[in-house]
Amino acid sequence: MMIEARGLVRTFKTRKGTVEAVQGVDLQVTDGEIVGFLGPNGAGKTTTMRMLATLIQPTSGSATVAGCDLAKDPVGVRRRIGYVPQGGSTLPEAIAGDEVVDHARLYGVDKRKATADGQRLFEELDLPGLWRRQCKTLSGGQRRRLDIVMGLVHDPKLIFLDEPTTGLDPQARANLWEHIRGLRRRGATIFLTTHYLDEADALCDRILVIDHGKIVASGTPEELKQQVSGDGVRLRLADPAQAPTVTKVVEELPGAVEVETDGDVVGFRIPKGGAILPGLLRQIDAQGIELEGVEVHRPTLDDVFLTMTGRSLRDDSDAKPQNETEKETVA
Ligand SMILES: Nc1ncnc2c1ncn2[C@@H]1O[C@H](COP(=O)(O)OP(=O)(O)OP(=O)(O)O)[C@@H](O)[C@H]1O
Repeated sequence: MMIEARGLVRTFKTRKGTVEAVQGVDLQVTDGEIVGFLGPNGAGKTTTMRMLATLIQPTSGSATVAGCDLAKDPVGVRRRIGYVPQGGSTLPEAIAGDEVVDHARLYGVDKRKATADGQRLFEELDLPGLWRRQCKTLSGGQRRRLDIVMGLVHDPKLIFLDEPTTGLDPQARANLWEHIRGLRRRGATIFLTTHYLDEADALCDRILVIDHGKIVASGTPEELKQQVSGDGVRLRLADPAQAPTVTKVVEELPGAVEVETDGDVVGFRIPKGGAILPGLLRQIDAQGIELEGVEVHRPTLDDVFLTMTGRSLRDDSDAKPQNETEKETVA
């Protein structure tokens, strides 16, 4: 087991009172997994990660990280991990390549190897020609990728990435995902936080969802999506006046839930939405009702979050719009 945490709690005393940032988190991460830590702003992701990376001490609880006890051997933990914080850790005036080499040398990597590995990472993360550049002259996305090089250059077996793709354009995100998958292929374990459901879905073997300092769901992306009651179906009617008739037909379908009408659209959830459609469409047609369109959505992780917490992850002010959900369009 690469991470095993039991009952992690962290409170902060502020002038306004006590903030219970993390309220008893148990988590396990197996060797070679990519685990995504998902949750809205202020849920406790960074605080949990900083505890596991030895940067702050838990108020209570215990953990073993990369084979070392967090409380008894924090130096052992630190030596075995890479940690890429949200804001990065490079100095604005420093030269990018020097920062990378110095960082690796702190971990005992010799200068020649640090330079060779750092330059290889610069190529892989699409930073060619920037080795001698001052950090402050890099673009936001380039600086983010430099942060990630710093977290990887000493070849840690466990890598913590705090919102690694925030601020990257779609191509750089996709490139980084590929790189993260490559790290796993080489045996590394990755624990990352993200606001992005599509990222967690595409990249992670397992997802932990945290809200208000507590884990509210965990599982593979598929398992989590199965906890939502079925696929979403939307029927768009040619004539909104016929919505009550269609609603009645839908309500009689076994397993249909959350039946809602909005103007000319009747929406509902049902297991195996694609399979019930042909019969439903025949029934509607037999009543002489014309449809303009039909959509079936597979449940998304946002649906999961909504089901677990009653709130949408997308309510976050700085969350970016989600990519298209898997969608089939019939008719
Ligand atoms: N040093 C601190 N002092 C006081 N409160 C803090 C401190 N660090 C975090 N908090 C509070 O703890 C809670 C959890 O914060 P945390 O940064 O862990 O959330 P997060 O899930 O990482 O959020 P985000 O997605 O915005 O990064 C928040 O209410 C935050 O304001």
